[in-house]
This record gives sequence, C-alpha cells and structure tokens, in this order.
Amino acid sequence: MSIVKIKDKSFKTSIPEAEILKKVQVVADRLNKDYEGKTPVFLAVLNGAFIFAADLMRMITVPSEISFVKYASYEGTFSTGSMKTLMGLNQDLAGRHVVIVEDIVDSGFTMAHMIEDLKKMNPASVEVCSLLVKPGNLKVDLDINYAVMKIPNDFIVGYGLDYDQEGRNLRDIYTIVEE
Ligand SMILES: O=P(O)(O)OC[C@H]1O[C@H](OP(=O)(O)OP(=O)(O)O)[C@H](O)[C@@H]1O
Ligand SMILES: Nc1nc2[nH]cnc2c(=O)[nH]1
Repeated sequence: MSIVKIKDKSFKTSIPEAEILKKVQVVADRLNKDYEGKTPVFLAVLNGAFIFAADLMRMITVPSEISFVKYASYEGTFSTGSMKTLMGLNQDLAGRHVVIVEDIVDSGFTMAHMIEDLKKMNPASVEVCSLLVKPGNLKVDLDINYAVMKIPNDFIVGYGLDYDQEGRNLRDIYTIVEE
C-alpha cells in the first residue's frame, strides 16, 4: 500500500490499476455483446471520465462514436438559483443508442439530470456506464446498467478523479485517510 499527499489530505491505495483494467474489460465485453449492430454513441463526461473513457474505448470492438461533454455550473439570474448546462454536444442524437461514460455516480443527481436532458433529443436508448458507484449515497432512483465497481461512501482520487483538481493523473484509485 502506498500513501500520497495531495494538498492538506492523505490518501492510501485502494484499487490498483491492474484490477481496475480487468474490471473495465468485463464491462467492455458486455457492451460489445449488447451493442452489436447498433453503432452506439459514447458520451464521456469531462473532466473526471477522461482516463476511464480512454481505456474503455480501446476495449470496444463494435463500430462506435465518442464525444466529450461537460456540465458547466453557472450562477444565473433565474429564480431557481444555480443551473447546470450540458456543453459540447454537437451531434444529432435522434434515433441513436447513447451510452453515458461517467467516472463516478455519487448522489446520482448529475446522471439523473443528464438522462433527462438527453431524452429530450429523442435517442433510441440511453444507458449509463460508470466506473464507480457509491450505492450508499444514491439519492435518486437510477438504473446504472453498466457499473464497473461499487464502492463505499469514502472520498477517493486517482484514475481521473480529483481532490481540488489535483490527483487525476494517479494510475491507481486512492481512498482518503481520515485523521
Ligand atoms: O452523483 P453526483 O453526486 O451528481 O456526483 C457525481 C459527479 O461529480 C463528479 O463531477 P465534478 O462536478 O466533481 O466534476 P469533474 O468530473 O470535473 O471532477 C463526477 O465526475 C460526476 O460527474
Ligand atoms: N474525486 C471525487 N469526486 C467525487 N464526486 C463524487 N464522489 C467523489 C469522490 O469520492 N471523489
């Protein structure tokens, strides 16, 4: 086990890269089977999903497309307060089979919001493929068809996930060490 320090916090190795890749392959195999003949569009959510998307896509053997999207938060003058807008989507999803590629589903609010946004574009189907899911934190009813790993509620970094924007480049996944 190794310990890394990022800013004011310490993290210890919890899921080594080799184990992550083995589990990503299992989900990629399922996707290859389920999407045969469908030419899916993978939509990877920036920033956190960039490493997972790169590894997953190289295991996908069916014809497919990938785009990268981002949820930008901004404070508007709307009575509801802050809003999140889907950015970077520049293709027609009508009639397409969409697979959202996400690094982590925590409360599930981001995914629920994204599925709702995408359904307005009349895709043939929308499924979620998430590297990590924290079932203990889910606040919404969400069907995550392709979950690579389920983890406890502890805060993690690495393999694309950050602590205060740092640590995304760590190869393994690390869990916070509570002091
Ligand atoms: O299930 P939820 O509670 O909605 O949380 C999950 C979201 O939080 C993280 O994104 P973040 O906003 O930290 O952006 P990042 O991907 O750029 O790190 C993660 O990448 C998910 O998109
Ligand atoms: N880096 C990081 N981002 C998250 N977003 C939701 N949960 C987490 C987590 O455990 N780590």
